[in-house]
Amino acid sequence: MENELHKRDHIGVQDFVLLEDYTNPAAVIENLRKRFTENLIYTYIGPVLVSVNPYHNIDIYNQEIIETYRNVNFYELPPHIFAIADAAYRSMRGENKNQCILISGESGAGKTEASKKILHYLAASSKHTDDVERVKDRLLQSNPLLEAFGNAKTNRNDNSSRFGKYMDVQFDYKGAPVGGHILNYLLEKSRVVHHAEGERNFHIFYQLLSGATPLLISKLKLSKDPEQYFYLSQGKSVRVDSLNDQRDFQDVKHALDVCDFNKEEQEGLFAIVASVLHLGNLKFEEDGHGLAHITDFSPVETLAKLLGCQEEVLKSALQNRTIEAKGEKMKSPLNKDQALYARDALAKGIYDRLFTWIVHKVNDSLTRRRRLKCSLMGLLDIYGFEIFGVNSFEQFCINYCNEKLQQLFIELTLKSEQEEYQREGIAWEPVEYFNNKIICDLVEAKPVGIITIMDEECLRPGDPTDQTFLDKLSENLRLHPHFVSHTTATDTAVRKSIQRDAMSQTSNLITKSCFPTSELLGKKRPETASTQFKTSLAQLMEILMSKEPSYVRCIKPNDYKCSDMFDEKIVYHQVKYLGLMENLRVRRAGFAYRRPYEVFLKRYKSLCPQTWPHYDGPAKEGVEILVNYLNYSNDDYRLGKTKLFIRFPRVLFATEDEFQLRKQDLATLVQKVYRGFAQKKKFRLMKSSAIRLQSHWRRFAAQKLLERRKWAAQQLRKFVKGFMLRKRPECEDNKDFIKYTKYNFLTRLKDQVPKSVLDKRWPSAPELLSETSALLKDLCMRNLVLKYVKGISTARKSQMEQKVIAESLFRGKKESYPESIRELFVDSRLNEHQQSLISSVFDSKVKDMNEKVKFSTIVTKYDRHGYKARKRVLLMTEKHLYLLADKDFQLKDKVPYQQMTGVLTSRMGDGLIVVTVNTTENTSKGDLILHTDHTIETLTKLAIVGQKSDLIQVVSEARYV
Ligand SMILES: Nc1ncnc2c1ncn2[C@@H]1O[C@H](COP(=O)(O)OP(=O)(O)OP(=O)(O)O)[C@@H](O)[C@H]1O
Repeated sequence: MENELHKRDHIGVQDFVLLEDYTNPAAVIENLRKRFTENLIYTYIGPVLVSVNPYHNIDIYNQEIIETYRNVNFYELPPHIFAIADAAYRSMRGENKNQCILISGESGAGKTEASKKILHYLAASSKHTDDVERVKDRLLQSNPLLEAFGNAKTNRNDNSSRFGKYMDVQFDYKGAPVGGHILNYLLEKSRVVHHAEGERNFHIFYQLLSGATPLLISKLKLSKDPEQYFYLSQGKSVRVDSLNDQRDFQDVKHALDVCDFNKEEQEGLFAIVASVLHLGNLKFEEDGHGLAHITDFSPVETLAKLLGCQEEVLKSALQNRTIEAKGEKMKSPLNKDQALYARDALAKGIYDRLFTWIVHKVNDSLTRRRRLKCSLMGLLDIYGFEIFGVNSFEQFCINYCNEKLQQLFIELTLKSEQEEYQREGIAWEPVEYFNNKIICDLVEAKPVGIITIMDEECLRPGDPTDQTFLDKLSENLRLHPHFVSHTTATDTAVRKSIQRDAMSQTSNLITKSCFPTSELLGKKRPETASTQFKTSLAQLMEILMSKEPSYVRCIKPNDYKCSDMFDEKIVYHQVKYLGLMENLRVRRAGFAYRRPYEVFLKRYKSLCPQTWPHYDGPAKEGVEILVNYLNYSNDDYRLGKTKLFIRFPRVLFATEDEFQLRKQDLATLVQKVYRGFAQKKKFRLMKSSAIRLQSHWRRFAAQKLLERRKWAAQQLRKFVKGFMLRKRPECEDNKDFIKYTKYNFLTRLKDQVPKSVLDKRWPSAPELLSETSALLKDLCMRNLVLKYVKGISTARKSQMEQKVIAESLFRGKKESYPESIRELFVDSRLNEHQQSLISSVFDSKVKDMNEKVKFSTIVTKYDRHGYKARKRVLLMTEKHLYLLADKDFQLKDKVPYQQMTGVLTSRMGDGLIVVTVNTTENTSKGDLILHTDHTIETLTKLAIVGQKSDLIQVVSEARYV
């Protein structure tokens, strides 16, 4: 512990806040009173955040306030619980130190509320992802769940925690919560069977009766009225104005779902809660021999069903005690008092283990998926000091726990502070304070502490009683200056007997796992409750010592939960025993700030030209130069062996302010230098890239050119050589000349080779190469034609195909042919309006017949005598030629192509067409005499669509007529 203390340097700038406002205890109380009346519930006293319970809602916890406190230096804003949470969170992330926040105070002072606010702050400050939200939900939902089973209404607090809780929240390296773990301490299980007037049992009992569905109530064989149950009605205050049991039950159900309790587990859990209520209603009467008998067996029957155990076994266990002597089991009947004690012991045992089981389940749901290294933030919310008219074993443990925490606080603040001055060689007048170590020793010392004596008394053979225990205490501790009270011993044998006999064979899945057979049959004596508690407290102290602590001290302004009453006497008492005054005195007499020389120099060296940017000598020397340069007076500071001590906050604030200003100058300078550097670097990079690109490109282009030239020359050589050898072997004599001539021609050809089909260039070839030239020209033209054809679009291709057909039919035969060449052939000569009307009137009929209109135009139809002329719309499909009326598009004629026997037109430029039709099949009205302005087009379409090119003839007028 000592070593740990030396390593700590937890006192930072924040320690200064408001220290100078307090001169004596009266000033502290006055200040707290003044702030309380102004609704300012938080104050700093040294490093401690003091919170005075306002007992009414104040709007100081909303999202806006969370944002205000996020990432802001501690001393820059008014005191707040979020400031403590933020400082701890930032220290955890920035300095990579695990943290813990210790919240203490009397029952009802506001500890649980404070710990919830901290949890909300941590949840709201970290980033949002699905995984993180899942963890946050579970962390937050663990509160209503554990409060339902572990909190109760007491006379001091309507929602008093009746168990101790230490929660570790685990954060990943990005500062997001990724898991958690809860340690629970000693539940006040005596409350299950007894509570004082004005108080209640644990909330869950009332919530279940009030909020469960009628189906669940009848399944658990319960009645909705709490007054019906002995364990719930003793305090005569089953309803509490500030609580809404019905709504809270829904919250509990939601929390169970969020924390992964499945349906079966939830059913088992409520069955146990109900079974405790039924157990409490068991009554006993004594027979003539003083032996206990159950008066009404119906609750036993229900109990056996709910717990899943045999009714007979349960009955026997409730009325007898099993004793093991020399390996043999013997039953000894109980008297009425013993039977009632056994009943209550069973109820307490079941509930206590149920609570621990719930904590384990919550922990399972908070377990991280990935086991990466994480930082921890611990929150300790433990029951506060309490003294009742009659105090039980639980009050003893609760107060012992608080003494231990006070001891830790003293060790970490007062003692360590004074020891540090001595260690550093700073002249120092020690400040007196009450060290409660003597109280802790009275409870836990060996071999003569209260716990050791209690253990001996509980575990020794024979019949320990309250009196024998009290005698032992007085005998051993009589002379101790703080020994004033005593506790009662319990009848362990009866308690153990009923738990072993009744619970070893249950089938309820929760009791089955809470009372493992191995434990109940085990021969080894388990540790007593007090030793277990002592051990768990020692472990807790170790956990807290390994972390950087922050302190929140909660104060109750009055005993009546009243929002406008500040009872100075009560507050003074709390300020005193919480050690706040001593803390203040030590702080005021001592130095508000201390830092190792290296750390101080590193932070503030920029404020002095001699230490900036580096000081090469020892850090202490550098700091001396620095404080002289900053004009610190002799009273302002002391130089210790390894640290600088500054007495007054204002001195450091001034230095810090100067540093903040300097930081801005330095930031501008750094920015300037950096920008210049970055630009130069960018420019250099761009330049070298451009040069590299250029050279690459040049090399590439040159290589390609060379390769191309080489290839051309090679091809030429090959061609010429092959050709010459094949064609003109007789020219061997004049080889060089021939070679030159060929080379010359081919070189010219290379430069003049035609680029398109219309390009008529071709160099004249020498006699020697005339044949070659013709071959090459042909080859070249073919290539160009091929290229041209490939480049033709589908539409143009179809146009040309039609023109080719038209040419074959009419070129040189019909006068109007040359004119038709200039015009493009189209699919319809109708305007858009006509086309759309045709679509609506006629198209569907054509479609029904699986035909598609390929060509449409307007024609004039003459009767066979040539007198009557009518405008018609002519349509061509794959199978028929249709004639429609031009106004309403009614069908006038329909000629299948296969019935056409001839299609005639004259050589002249007229637009007459005669279609002869075989009418034997009676589908059409006979031959057609038509006139059109687009004769060539219409006939060409007929040739293509109707595949009737063989029928089309251009005839002389005589034939025509
Ligand atoms: N910051 C707050 N603002 C408003 N009311 C508060 C605040 N803190 C506490 N209270 C009120 O005081 C009551 C008691 O607070 P809380 O349960 O936190 O006390 P506690 O110190 O945890 O007590 P115990 O030790 O009995 O569990 C709360 O139910 C609430 O009504």
